[in-house]
This record gives sequence, structure tokens and C-alpha cells, in this order.
Amino acid sequence: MAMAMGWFPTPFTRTTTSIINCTNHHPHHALDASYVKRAALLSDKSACFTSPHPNFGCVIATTGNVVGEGYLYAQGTTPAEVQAVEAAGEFCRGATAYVNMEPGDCHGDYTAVSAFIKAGITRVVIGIRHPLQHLRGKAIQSLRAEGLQVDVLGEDIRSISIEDALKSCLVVNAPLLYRSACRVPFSVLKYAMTLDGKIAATSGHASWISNKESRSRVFELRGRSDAVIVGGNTVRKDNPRLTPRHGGGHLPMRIVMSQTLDLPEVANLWDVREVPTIVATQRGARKSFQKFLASKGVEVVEFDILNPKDFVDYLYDRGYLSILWECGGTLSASAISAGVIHKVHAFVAPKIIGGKNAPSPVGELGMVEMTQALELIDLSYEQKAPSKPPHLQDVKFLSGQTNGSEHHNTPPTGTIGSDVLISGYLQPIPDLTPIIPSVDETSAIDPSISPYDAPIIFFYKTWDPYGSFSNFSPHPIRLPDENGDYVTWSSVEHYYQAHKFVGSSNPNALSYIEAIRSAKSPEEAARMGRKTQREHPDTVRADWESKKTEVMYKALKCKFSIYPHLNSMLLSTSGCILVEASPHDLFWGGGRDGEGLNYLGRLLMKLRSEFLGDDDTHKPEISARY
Ligand SMILES: NC(=O)C1=CN([C@@H]2O[C@H](COP(=O)(O)OP(=O)(O)OC[C@H]3O[C@@H](n4cnc5c(N)ncnc54)[C@H](OP(=O)(O)O)[C@@H]3O)[C@@H](O)[C@H]2O)C=CC1
Ligand SMILES: Nc1c(N[C@@H]2O[C@H](COP(=O)(O)O)[C@@H](O)[C@H]2O)[nH]c(=O)[nH]c1=O
Repeated sequence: MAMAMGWFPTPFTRTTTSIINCTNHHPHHALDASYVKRAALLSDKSACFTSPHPNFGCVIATTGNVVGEGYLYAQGTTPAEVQAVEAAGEFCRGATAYVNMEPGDCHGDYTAVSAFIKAGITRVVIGIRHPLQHLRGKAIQSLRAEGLQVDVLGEDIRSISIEDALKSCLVVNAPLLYRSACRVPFSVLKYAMTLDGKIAATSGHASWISNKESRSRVFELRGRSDAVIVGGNTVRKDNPRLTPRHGGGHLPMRIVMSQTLDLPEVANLWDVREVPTIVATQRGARKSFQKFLASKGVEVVEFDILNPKDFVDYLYDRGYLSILWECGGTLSASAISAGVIHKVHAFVAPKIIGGKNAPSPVGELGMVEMTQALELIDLSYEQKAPSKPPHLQDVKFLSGQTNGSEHHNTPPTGTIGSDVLISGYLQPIPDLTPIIPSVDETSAIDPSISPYDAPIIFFYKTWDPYGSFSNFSPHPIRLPDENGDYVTWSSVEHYYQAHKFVGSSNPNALSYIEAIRSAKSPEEAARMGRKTQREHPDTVRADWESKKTEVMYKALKCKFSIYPHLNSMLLSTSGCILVEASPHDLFWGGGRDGEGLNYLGRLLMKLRSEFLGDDDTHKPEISARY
């Protein structure tokens, strides 16, 4: 197979190392850069515990002293900026706030911006502008309009000393930047190979090449991903589990790509009690086996032709931000050729296994000359802490390259024993700021362009336009319980999940309700509610199926009544069909191809009619498709 030249989809990317052309040094710039970098590192703290989401960190400082810090734990939890302001208290007056990324404020309530303004912050230093077009520049504009000085790295502050901080900001939100620029999820290929470049013995046996420390590092990488992918042959040879066993909370989806569907009937991946599995295959492949998988609770997705490009497009549509490829060389070659792999982590073990036919990490790429080799950029090397003075070290680090790492998809903790980890990018992280204009700028260029004039409004992730319609949006609600006492719920999701157990006669129900109510994020509330329902169906209230839409409606009505800006946003959609674009949830969501029942969208439309005083019964039926 010949590889086409120029197949990387990076029309508006540039390497992070070439961003700063200007070489002036300024002492304040160095301080600014160090705090922005600190904000970036802080923002990464929730990795492994919550599903990948935009990472925000905030540091507030006065004349060289940090007075407050915070980072976003998960979608829907207290914004980093608000936490930092709360921690700094009175010290905010006249202080500077440092953030790795422009605040999103995607819910229209300008929480981060107003926290800075109210607290008396006078200057804000921002690492990168928000990568999503509908949010980019919004917070910067609002802050400047209120008289705060806003400096953006690379725009208002141009100096060589900010390069490293800027890079940290890009790396820590690399998944969002790739997603936003290339419309694909961020894909990382990870493999473990022997010193002679084999990922298994000739027999196919591969457990284990890398050592225990490296493998626990892989668990962390899994915890930072939305999905882990292997090929059919890895399932046949390894019977993998693909779970993160690092003690974090986030469990990625496990995915098998198999064209033939010639897979074993007994496999760890078919046990979906703890973690779900998707099998992607070709249309019509082994229908009886598809039925078997479905009976095990495994989701089967058919493609006309199964290939990595179409598959990542599909995962993009499903809202995935970050994918870890843990396949063998056959599928990895296919994925690299398709241009979908952005980053590589190679664990190299000091072992030699030999074998002319033993597999290697990347199969056939069709290259015949070394000049065609793909060169990785932004390299990092990691190995055991030196036990000898550097000049006697066996492994030397090339100048200008970093040893160790602190970045997204390269967890910073622990060592990897006698193995070496080499990481680098196959494609530069997109730096969007100067290339794509913001919504305001776009309208200035062409006032007829409006991104929101579609008759069907889709919503799903909370940072999307209309993301506040999601039950994961960070809008606490307060409703009376069965005794009439008011209870506060951190989100509609918390309320909904907990109410599966309200009124249940099971003695454990109360503790489940309380645990869900105290969940730190809507994601955790959802995970706890679903897991408890699956594992202890006897604790679910008997009338749940017939009452769940009523419960949801009550929570939505409360949310859209108490937040005026949400109410206005809902009413502003009058005349539009609202669809929760969840491809997974075919009851509340609309499904990938409109096959879902979209009950969340329907309830929001019903609520909108109620607020507008329309009589629903006189309206035409909303199409069954939505
Ligand atoms: N050391 C390490 O890091 C790792 C080692 N391994 C080892 O590698 C060996 C397996 O390697 P390998 O055979 O390359 O396994 P892969 O994981 O690459 O699986 C290959 C299979 O992927 C499926 N596939 C689906 N779509 C495509 C596509 N478009 N292009 C290519 N393949 C596709 C096919 O499955 P089907 O045939 O079902 O249609 C194909 O046979 C095992 O011995 C395993 O132990 C595996 C992973 C990591
Ligand atoms: N052999 C090998 C790896 N193999 C990868 O790990 C998978 C097994 O995962 P699990 O069943 O969850 O422990 C296996 O299928 C393959 O994808 N990984 C490594 O870090 N080091 C190793 O030496």
C-alpha cells in the first residue's frame, strides 16, 4: 500500500516550539509564565478520576505570593476560578488571576468571570483562548469590558520565557484542541516492546514485556481516556481485560475492532458488569455471533467497511475526547496510515526475545526508504531516577528534550523501574488561537452567519452551545422531599439518579440516596445510580419505570424556573426541536441516527410550552424520530 503524501489533517496547526518568534526576556513574563504553568499542572489533577473534559486550573497571586488555587474536578462541579477566589478571600483585591485556558462560562451565568470581577481581581493572565468557537474570546471580552487587564500568552505577552508555560497549556487540553481543530478524538497509541522491537514472542505470547510499574502506568493512561481500543487478534491471543486498575474513578469504554467477528465465545471483554464493551465490525459479519454478544450486553456497531478513520469519526460523534489504542501492529499500522494517531507512548523493556516472525508494534506502512519514516516531535523520555552521576549514565538525553513528564496522557507519578518510556507526537497539537475567528469576529465579517439557526437544536456535552440543557450542567436545584423538607441537589442528574431509590422498602436504599446526593460530580452520580440499579435491582423503587419521566420533569421544571438565564435560553428555542444528542441512551437521548426516543428533549419542549402558556395538546405530535 502506498502512503499518500500530506495525509495529516492539520491545515491550521503549527508545532508548539515555533510559537514564539520574539526573543526578549522580561522578569515579569517569567513570573507570569510560572503561574500559568502551575495553573496548567493543577488543571490536570482530576485526570483518571473523571471522564476527560476541558481541564481548567486557576492560581491567584499577589506580588509573588500564591493566595488561592483551584481546579475543575469534573463537568458540572465548581469552576476552578470560583474555587481559587474562595480560597484567596480578601487577598483577591488587586491580585492577578492566572488560568491555563480562557474560562468557558458555557452556561450563560458567567460564574468565573463574575467571580473575578466581584472579588476585585484587577488582572487576568490567560494561557490559551478557549478552543471552542462559540466560547472563544467571550470571557476575555467580558473581563476587559469590566476594566480588568487581560493578558493572553503569545498575544499580549510575547517572550521566550513563556514558551514552556504555553506548551503546558496546549498539552493539558490536547484532546479538546484536537477535537475542536480536526473534529476527531485525540488518539494515543501505546505499546510495550522488547529491546529487539517485538511486542510478543513468535507464539503470540506477550505477558509480560514491560514490568509491573510500567503496566500500572498503563492503567493510569486508561483512566485518562474515554475508550481503549484493541484489534480482534489481540482478543484472541491475550484475552485482555483493558480496565484501569489504578484506583481512580473513571472507567473507559472497551472497544474491539474486528472485521471477521471470528472472536472467542468466552472472553473477559464480554463481562460487562463493571465496564461496558463495544465491538465494531463490518455489516453482516457473523449475525449469530452479533446476537450472542448482544445477549451478553455487548454493544455491536456495524460499518460498511470497518476502518480507523470512519471509526474515529464515529467516536467523535459519540462525544469522545481521548482514545487509547492498545492494539497490535496490524491495526496500529492501519490507524497510523489513516492519519488518526496523534501521540505514541512506547515502553521499551531491556529484554530480547528474538523471532523472525515475532510481531512488532507497527505492521506494514508501505514505506521503502528511511526518508519516508515518520518523525515524532516534542519528545519526552522517562526512566528510573539516576543512580550514577549523569556523566556515567547508560542512557543519555538529547539536548532540548525533556526527561520525565507532567502532561496529559503521561501521568507524572512513580518510576517505571528498568523500562524506558519514550513518548512523542506524530502530529503537532493544534494551536487554534490566531487562525479561527471567534463567533463575534465571524459575525463582524459576515453578519448573515449565525451558528444557531438550525430548526433542530442538539445538545449533549455541557460545554456545547445549549449544553445547559444537559442534566450534567452545574445548576443545583432545591426541592422538597417526601416530608416536605427542602433538599439541595448538585444537578438534575444527582436528583434523578437518587430518586431511583426514593420510596424503596429496601433498608439500604437511604444510604444509596445519600451517597448519590453527595457525589462529587454529575458523572459520579450517574455512575453510582446506574451501577447500584444494575447490581442491586431489588433496591430500586417498584414504580420506577412508570414514574421516571415524572421525576425528571419535576427536576427540570425546578432547574428552568430558578435560573432566569436558563429559562430565557429555553424560551429562546421556541419553534425549534430539542434533541439530546446522546448516542448511548436511547430512552432519554435521540440516538446516533435518530433512533432514540429523545425523552429529555421532549420533556424540555413540553416545559417550554408550559412556560410559554401554550397548550401542548393542540400542537402536532413531535415526530417519533425525535
Ligand atoms: N506488547 C504490546 O504492547 C501488545 C502486544 N500485543 C500482541 O500482539 C499480537 C497481536 O497483534 P496483531 O495481530 O497485530 O493484533 P491487532 O490488535 O492489531 O489485531 C488485528 C486485527 O484487528 C482487526 N481489524 C479491524 N479493522 C482493521 C483494520 N482496518 N485494519 C487492520 N486490522 C483491523 C482484525 O480483526 P479480525 O481478524 O477479528 O477481523 C485484525 O485481524 C498478540 O500476540 C498480542 O499479544 C497486542 C497488543 C499490545
Ligand atoms: N503485553 C503487554 C501489554 N499488552 C496490552 O495489554 C493488554 C492486556 O491488558 P489487561 O488484560 O487489562 O492486563 C493486552 O491485550 C495488550 O493490549 N501492555 C503492556 O503495557 N505491557 C505488556 O507487556
